[in-house]
Amino acid sequence: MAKYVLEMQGINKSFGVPVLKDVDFKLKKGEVHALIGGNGAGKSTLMKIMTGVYTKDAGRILVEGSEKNIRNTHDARKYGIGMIFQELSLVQTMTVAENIYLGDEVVVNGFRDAKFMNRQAKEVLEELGIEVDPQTKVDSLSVGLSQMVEISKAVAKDAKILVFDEPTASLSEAETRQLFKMIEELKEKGVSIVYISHRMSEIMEIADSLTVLRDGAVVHTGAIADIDLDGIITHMIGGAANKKFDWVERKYDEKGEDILTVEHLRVNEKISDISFSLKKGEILGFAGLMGSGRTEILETLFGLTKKQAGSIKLKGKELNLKSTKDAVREGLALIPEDRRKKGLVLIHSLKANAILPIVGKLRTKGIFIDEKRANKLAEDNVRELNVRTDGIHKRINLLSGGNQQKIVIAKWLNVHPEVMMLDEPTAGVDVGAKAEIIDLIRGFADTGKGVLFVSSELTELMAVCDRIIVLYDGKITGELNRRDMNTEVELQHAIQQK
Ligand SMILES: Nc1ncnc2c1ncn2[C@@H]1O[C@H](COP(=O)(O)OP(=O)(O)OP(=O)(O)O)[C@@H](O)[C@H]1O
Repeated sequence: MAKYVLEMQGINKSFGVPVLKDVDFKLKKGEVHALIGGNGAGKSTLMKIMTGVYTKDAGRILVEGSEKNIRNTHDARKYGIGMIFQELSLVQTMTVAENIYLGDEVVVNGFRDAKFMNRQAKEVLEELGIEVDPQTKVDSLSVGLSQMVEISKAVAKDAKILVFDEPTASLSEAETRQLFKMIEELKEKGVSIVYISHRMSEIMEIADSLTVLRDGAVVHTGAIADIDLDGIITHMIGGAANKKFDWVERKYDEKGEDILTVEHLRVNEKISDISFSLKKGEILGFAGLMGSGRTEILETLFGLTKKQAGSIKLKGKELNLKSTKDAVREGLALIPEDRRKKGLVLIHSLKANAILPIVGKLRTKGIFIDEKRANKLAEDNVRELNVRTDGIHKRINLLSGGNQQKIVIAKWLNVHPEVMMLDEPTAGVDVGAKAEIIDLIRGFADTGKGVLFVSSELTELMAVCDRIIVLYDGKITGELNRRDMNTEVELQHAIQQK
């Protein structure tokens, strides 16, 4: 038997500029192999070559010791290689079983054998410890369960190698635990897993080995047991300064004026009475589990959802937002959780996205905009946020995930809002860039503006916020001053209501 279930040798890929340079990658049977690196390092590209989405310019791919030609995703599937995408590919209106067997339905006498498929699907789901009725429609499942169905689908198709790209980005803590249990079960079945994530704690917990990419080249590969967190980060960012995000006490007038006052806000039945205020220059965090109401509150403050009752005042002025346009005009900005759906126009260039909310201000005559100013602005954004791109005219969906997120943030910084709301702003962003984003947020608040910050990463909340409000099931259940907190554990307890 071959030593490796899959081997990639000397892989090269260029999109005009070289993105992968002589990359070697070796995967053993039944291991979880973490693939890590900064934004734009080439992780997704390497995996897209492995799964047949892209073709390589040069190099060899061996599956169980023999060279294979993977020209498309069909070829990859034939060799048992599958990818679980961040944007799941399930058909929402179909049942779990129908999704699992989509494309290779069991047909008897010209009819789809639903009974048989349900039975088979049940077996696969049970084997992986997933509690869901195969006849449930997918649109009624949580993100976590949908992802598990997606994985079952791959397993039912006999995947021997599965690639997970940031699988926990939109999962709750409990769902993440479930996913990890499932990964253990997959390992026992002999499935090999490539695991891409920026969450180092997860990697230390779940991976057996790792490969670190930097600027398209492998800079380290080996067992997890032989390296610690600092070692990984050093490989990732090379000689660059290792920016940590320690909390620094910020100066703002805690007894000063409110920039935003929210009283008895009612969003829906569950989130029915929210009151809080934000001071000028303050960074206020919202902590809570998925479903605690964090995102809904921000969306209501941004006019995406109409409030049912209560009052929202910005600098003393009562706001009655009818749309997000109203919100932007009044001085509010929201960096949404799901950047691909809500934050960017994917077919447009980096520059067009960066200037989008201020196009009006850049107009010179009629429909013409001041191209010089627009270019300068986009170029400044690229420099200040350290965006990895070969130019401001590149189409935004060709940028790596983390770099897309930086542009979403830049776009709203360009508006100079009074209050900036950020919902999981650093999901998918590498450690170096996280520190840069946190610095930018601090700098923004330092100018006397306000920030509302939602994150599931407690380390991050602890690093950036002056004060943290805890939400549970649509209600404010606590308020913590960062100054009085010593460890993340205190926040964790408050969130879990223990
Ligand atoms: N289809 C494409 N056309 C042009 N350039 C591309 C294309 N796909 C990827 N790139 C470029 O290749 C580089 C590597 O991107 P890739 O998505 O592999 O990075 P990554 O390591 O997955 O980053 P992240 O962690 O931010 O998702 C980036 O500079 C990106 O802009």
